[in-house]
Amino acid sequence: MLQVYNTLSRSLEVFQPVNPGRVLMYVCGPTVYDYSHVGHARTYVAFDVIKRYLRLIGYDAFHVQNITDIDDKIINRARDEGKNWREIVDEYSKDYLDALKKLNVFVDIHPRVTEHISEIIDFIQKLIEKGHAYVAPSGSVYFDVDTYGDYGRLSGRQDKKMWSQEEFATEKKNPYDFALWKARKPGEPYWDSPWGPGRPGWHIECSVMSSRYLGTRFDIHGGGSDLIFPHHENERAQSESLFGEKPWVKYWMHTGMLQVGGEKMSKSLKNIVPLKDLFNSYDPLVVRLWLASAHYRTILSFSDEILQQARSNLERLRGAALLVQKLFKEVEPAGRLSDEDLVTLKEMSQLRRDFYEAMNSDFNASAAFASVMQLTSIIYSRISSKPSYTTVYIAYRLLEEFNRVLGVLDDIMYETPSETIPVEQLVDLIVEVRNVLRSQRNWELSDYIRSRLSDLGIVLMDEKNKTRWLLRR
Ligand SMILES: Nc1ncnc2c1ncn2[C@@H]1O[C@H](COP(=O)(O)OP(=O)(O)OP(=O)(O)O)[C@@H](O)[C@H]1O
Ligand SMILES: [Zn+2]
Repeated sequence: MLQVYNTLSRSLEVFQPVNPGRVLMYVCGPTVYDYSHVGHARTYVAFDVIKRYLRLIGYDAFHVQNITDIDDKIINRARDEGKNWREIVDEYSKDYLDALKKLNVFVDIHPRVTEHISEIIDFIQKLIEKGHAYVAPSGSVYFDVDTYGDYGRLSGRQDKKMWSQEEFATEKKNPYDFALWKARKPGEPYWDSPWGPGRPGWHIECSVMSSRYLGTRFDIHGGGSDLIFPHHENERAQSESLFGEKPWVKYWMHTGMLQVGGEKMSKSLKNIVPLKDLFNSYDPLVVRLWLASAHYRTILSFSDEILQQARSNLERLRGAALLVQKLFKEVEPAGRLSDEDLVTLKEMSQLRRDFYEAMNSDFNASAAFASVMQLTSIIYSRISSKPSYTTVYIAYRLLEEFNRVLGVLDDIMYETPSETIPVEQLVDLIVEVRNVLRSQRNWELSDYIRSRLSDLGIVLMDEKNKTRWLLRR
């Protein structure tokens, strides 16, 4: 039975999705105005692990992660660099998508704010009609927080004094109201709206895009714990006010922050380690394994030592997978298992139970990873010293199962060896050997090679000093 910690109730709850068998999840993605950093990766990998585990236990999980492609931070960055804001967005969204791919994180939809402007306007219009939002003299529209009775519960801020929002505009009814639509300022990008030209505020996008792709009630809303207030508090107020659905989101899940020297890794604190730089020193799978083997709610500290530890874990794990793969080619099924093999089988089956138990307990990937490492010990010691068909086969299957969550052994598990063999270089080598034979006037053998390669669809063209080859299509 899967239990999940819900930030809203501050307790563990039994996981029961809105629609049986299907899990709809929305995770707040980046504002693309700078390079993606390790802190971002912490959150993306954590939700990827959660989604993969849900799929492993049979749910059809659907994952939406937005890209905020219009925001003050983007506009300011463009201004500082003397560029168009779209150039900034292009550059950093490419960087983000590239990092996700390298981290083996695949999201189902990456909706962008600027491609949902008409839905955003529609949402705001309906909030105004229902009396939850008001148009200020400037043409900006604000959410009227006093009209939503449950404000502050998600973040545990019961006192209004703790609600003040970043945008201190004198035209707001209350300091804690927040902008849904920001009236155009000179030199800024804008879209037309019923309230005049402007652009969306930050929080509205996630309410709009989640409902477009997941409906007006869904299962998991995630992001880093830095987003609980005001972002998620505001999203919740808007959505519950408009949809009247309670709860709008069944499980609010938040990752613990990644820190450096005791502080959140963040662009504003200028302590970021961009992923693109880190990937020069560490294989992205090392970074992935480190993050995928941590509990998503813990605070993590970034250090070289921790990555070196992850690197050695990855080597050990990949070595174990390669070893069982090799052993499997050598062993034959036997008619009887030894007592030792029976003990090994029992232990592996216990490791499998421990793994699921840990993951069922609020996705405790750190405890689950202990089972993975214990499996590698069994493989390196008992299985490799006395391999038997059954123990090798089951160890391999178990690694494959664990990898569906960890996602660091895909090339070993799923790619056929031809994808890892340098085929082109091999053909070059054969052609080179044939040319040696030709220089020795061994026409018979060199013709034989030409004809055998031709059977494989490889055509040789002898020129004066060299031989070219190409694939017949
Ligand atoms: N240090 C961190 N640790 C864990 N998650 C983080 C960290 N920094 C950002 N995130 C998460 O990554 C996702 C994208 O973040 P976003 O682009 O909004 O960050 P940001 O606020 O622009 O970055 P920064 O804080 O560096 O200025 C969000 O879900 C956010 O909670
Ligand atoms: Zn969001």
